[in-house]
Amino acid sequence: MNDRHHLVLKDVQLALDGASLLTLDAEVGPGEILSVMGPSGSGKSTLLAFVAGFLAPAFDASGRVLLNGRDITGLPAERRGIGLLFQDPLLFPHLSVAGNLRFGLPRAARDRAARVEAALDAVGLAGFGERDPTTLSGGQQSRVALMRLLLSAPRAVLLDEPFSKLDTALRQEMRQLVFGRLREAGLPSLLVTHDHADAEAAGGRILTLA
Ligand SMILES: Nc1ncnc2c1ncn2[C@@H]1O[C@H](COP(=O)(O)OP(=O)(O)OP(=O)(O)O)[C@@H](O)[C@H]1O
Repeated sequence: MNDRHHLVLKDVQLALDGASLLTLDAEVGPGEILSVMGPSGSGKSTLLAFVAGFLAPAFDASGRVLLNGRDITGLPAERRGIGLLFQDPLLFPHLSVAGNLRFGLPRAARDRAARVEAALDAVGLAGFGERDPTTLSGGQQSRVALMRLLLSAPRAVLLDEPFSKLDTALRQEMRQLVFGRLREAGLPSLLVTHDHADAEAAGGRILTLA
């Protein structure tokens, strides 16, 4: 998991009903987390949707998304190699915890069972594999969502208010865990947040949308 990935947003312009929403250029290096901040409606989630490849048709977009030098702007979302982490862990309720983690793993991956076990162990959830995810606490579900994301071996990660549903103590803990893992995996990440403490823990580089 020590690849070094690099995300570039070049001349990105997003508009809605003929009115410009945002214009930006950005570079995010391996293991770097760029916080995206700005008032409600400034386009933070829209920017993530553009980068991920699921921008709503109401928007006009121009500009390029380059991942490791490759222009992925025209690719469908599932072929971009971009992982997502949202406020809600979005675990599949019809799959076990282990089933959710297996879903992250590429089909051709070797040692699937061992990797799922190791992922559970890495976040203090050894023995939880057969549990129904809806019986886990919010923090435990967030950990499973993080490991599912990492097992899918993304080349970049987008986070949209990933900690906003957690209480203060857990938030602190999840920040350390999530940011630590993203850095360790060398993943460039965009973090949408309203919380300056998130941005600070993420390394302090902030892109402010007006
Ligand atoms: N699917 C859509 N169709 C049309 N307009 C949309 C759509 N999604 C968002 N918008 C509009 O685009 C603008 C930017 O919305 P966006 O959700 O990106 O803002 P945000 O900065 O993420 O806000 P918040 O902090 O409240 O989540 C807003 O004016 C919003 O109403």
